[in-house]
Amino acid sequence: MDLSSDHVVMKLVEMGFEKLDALDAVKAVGKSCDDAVEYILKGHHRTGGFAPASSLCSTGSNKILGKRAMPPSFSSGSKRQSSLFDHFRSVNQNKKKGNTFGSAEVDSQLDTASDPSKEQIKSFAPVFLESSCYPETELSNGCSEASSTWEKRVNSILRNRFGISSLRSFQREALSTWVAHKDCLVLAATGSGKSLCFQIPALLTGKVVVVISPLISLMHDQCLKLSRHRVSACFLGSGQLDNCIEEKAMQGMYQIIYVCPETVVRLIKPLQKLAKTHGIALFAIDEAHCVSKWGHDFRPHYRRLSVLRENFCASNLEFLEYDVPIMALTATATVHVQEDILESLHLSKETKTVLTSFFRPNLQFSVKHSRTKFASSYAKDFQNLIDLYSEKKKSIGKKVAVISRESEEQTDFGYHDAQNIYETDYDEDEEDQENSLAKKNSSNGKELSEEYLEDETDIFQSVDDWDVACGEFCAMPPCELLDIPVPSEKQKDFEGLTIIYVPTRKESVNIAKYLCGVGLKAAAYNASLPKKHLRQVHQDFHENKLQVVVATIAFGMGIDKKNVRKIIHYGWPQSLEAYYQEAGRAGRDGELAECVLYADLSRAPTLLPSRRSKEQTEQAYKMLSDCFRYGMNTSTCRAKILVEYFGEDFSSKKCNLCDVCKEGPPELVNVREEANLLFQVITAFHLQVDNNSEHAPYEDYGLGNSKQKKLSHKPNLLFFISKIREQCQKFKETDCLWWKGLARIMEAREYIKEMDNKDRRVEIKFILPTEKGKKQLDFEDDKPLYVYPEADMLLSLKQDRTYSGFSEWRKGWADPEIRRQRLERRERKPRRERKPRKKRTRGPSSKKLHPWRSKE
Ligand SMILES: Nc1ncnc2c1ncn2[C@@H]1O[C@H](COP(=O)(O)OP(=O)(O)OP(=O)(O)O)[C@@H](O)[C@H]1O
Ligand SMILES: [Mg+2]
Repeated sequence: MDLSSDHVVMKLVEMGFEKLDALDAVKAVGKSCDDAVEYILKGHHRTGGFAPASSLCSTGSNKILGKRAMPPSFSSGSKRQSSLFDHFRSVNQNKKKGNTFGSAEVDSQLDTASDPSKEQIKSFAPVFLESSCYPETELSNGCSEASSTWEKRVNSILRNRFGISSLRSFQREALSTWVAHKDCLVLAATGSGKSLCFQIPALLTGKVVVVISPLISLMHDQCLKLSRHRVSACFLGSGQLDNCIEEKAMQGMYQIIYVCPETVVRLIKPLQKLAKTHGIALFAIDEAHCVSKWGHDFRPHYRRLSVLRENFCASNLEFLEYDVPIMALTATATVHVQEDILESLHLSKETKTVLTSFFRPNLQFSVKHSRTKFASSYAKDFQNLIDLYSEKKKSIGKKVAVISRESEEQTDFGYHDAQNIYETDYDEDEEDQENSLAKKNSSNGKELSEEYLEDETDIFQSVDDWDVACGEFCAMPPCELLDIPVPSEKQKDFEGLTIIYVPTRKESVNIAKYLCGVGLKAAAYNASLPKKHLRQVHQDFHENKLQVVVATIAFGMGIDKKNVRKIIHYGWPQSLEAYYQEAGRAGRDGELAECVLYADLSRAPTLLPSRRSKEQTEQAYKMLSDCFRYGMNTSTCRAKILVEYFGEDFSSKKCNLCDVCKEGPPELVNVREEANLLFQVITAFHLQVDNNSEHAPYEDYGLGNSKQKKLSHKPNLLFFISKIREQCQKFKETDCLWWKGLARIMEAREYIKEMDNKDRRVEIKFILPTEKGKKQLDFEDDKPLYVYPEADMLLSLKQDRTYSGFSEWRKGWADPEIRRQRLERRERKPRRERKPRKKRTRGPSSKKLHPWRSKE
């Protein structure tokens, strides 16, 4: 295979496909990546000749710009078993079927975008409803009569255009701030209707609203919706733009301009001209959490948006009577992030913060334990989903049973025995766990570089997430609207949609493949898949042609689809912000929806690789750690944890829907004895280190060689656990997970703390006793210390295992007979393959391998 074929194979592997499949595909179709993807997705087993996509369609995706969206035709969903290929069709195929989506189809009336005559430009002119244009002076004169008048106008627009009866109170507040020409930060729950806050000003004033938005897919969805509400709009991404659309936008031909942050910075001068000639009613910065380095979805270009405040104020532009107001909106900003947004955007001092509850009362949160990294878990974890959607339960049941048998053999609940303690936890610190993903994901046995790893996950969403760079949507006249078949989202035989979020691209493909294999209509979505495929998945998702989308974070922000009934997170999210943002896609019709997090509760999550500064890394660990604690929680309402995370006082106390509210907390357990013991072992060790000569502690603990000395000088939790097991018969059998959970609780109560003040850990590792701990635990006391055991502690109770003390276990290897027996046992019992240990290197060469750390 030559170099370029290799390159295609590499690309396919990056997309998440198996190497064997990739090799196969390249052999079959040659070096075209698109054809190879199609070949794999289509499935090798299919009969009939394979027709490469490149032979079917032109790939000139930018040609399809500037077209008006037509209503998608709703399909009730065919009964045949779907395959991934079903969601990977060429644009030409769509055209043949008359299936138009977004700007993909040419509306004959408007297919003149490349050469607009004046008449044509006229036809694009904003269709302001006579009654909805409202003189700004009247809007802002501040008297209550006028404010009630503008509200009446708004209500009439809402009814006539959007079919909505009235404003929500936070929308009213945001709009009255805009009417008063003030900047505003809107913090409101996902699905609460933030978009209306910036759409209404365009309809009220006849001026243009400029919306800064982070993704093409999001801009496209909103433009398409607006056109159905008879509002003209366009979107400008950052790729190769159609100059004609940009020019028309700068001439005020659209009521709303969606633009990505990269592009708006370039358009400052034309926008100033637009403000003079036509008027700009508002700059809206949607998904404003992207501004903050402390948020979950930082986008460096968002930080440059401070130019808006600087360039559109009355002191700079003499034709302006007031500053053009800026409205920043988000559903997922902690207090820290809120402050950062205000500061970074240089918003005026009078900026009003409109804050509503982040609580989503119809979302039902739960957490379940699963070894999500293993394909063998799919059958068990997705059985409910399969039952929900499947009509051929019996035949699917057979397939699933086969997978279940395999999974039984492979099941490994990940409890640590003494060997694991020594081999895993002593030698590998958490920074190295970051890299363990490389080892796990190494499909060809070779260790992969971290550069590759960054490609394995979608850390940041790219603005150009689709194969179109810009597009325009004319306001649909009412007569055309009547012809739109409205997708019935409450169809009896339709159970709503599910989105499964996974951490890596590979998992998105694998799970989608698995679900297709058992008869579901599922599709994968990750940033490395062909953009044409991604657009098709969006379309099918919006037209209810799919049941499940299996996605990385590349699919999510802002998606407004009423009937998403289930959000499954399969693997730890990286933060609660990301989790809540993604969960917020569910239940946007106000009906009950489920948000389940499947995660390996026996292991702390690791940070996915990405380039971060030192500060960002610490923040990322903090966020991950909060997320881990959310998963471990067994006693506090989950909705309460989530909204309080964003700084809200959760007045309802309980949601009455989440697993904790429904099942109740576990029984309180008195852990006085264990807590005292652990604390005393820790204190005793530190006393010895403080008081004695250098060598004493090691000798006392019977540790000889220099490596162990080094380790024991800074002993981690597992070392103390092994000491307890050695010295205290009663707790010999107590599982490591139990102690880990207890240590976490003790840390939360400030009885112990991390020794080196490192925030870079998800769990406490090197422990120091605190003064508070000394007061509470450093003496024999019968006073009970009741705690709710957390998820890992409960998990440990289900496990029936025996433990020998750490030292005993070590000593065992020295005895030839014990050694022989152990080796024999190992050979009999097939274990998961262990990769040969690589000697850890530090210094310049290891730096080279860790590009995301090099900035630290
Ligand atoms: N006043 C209202 N009354 C009833 N429905 C409304 C109202 N305002 C907005 N909606 C509906 O709420 C839905 C969600 O709106 P939108 O997409 O603006 O949410 P959002 O707050 O931007 O959410 P996200 O943070 O997830 O982007 C829309 O379908 C919209 O029609
Ligand atoms: Mg939104």
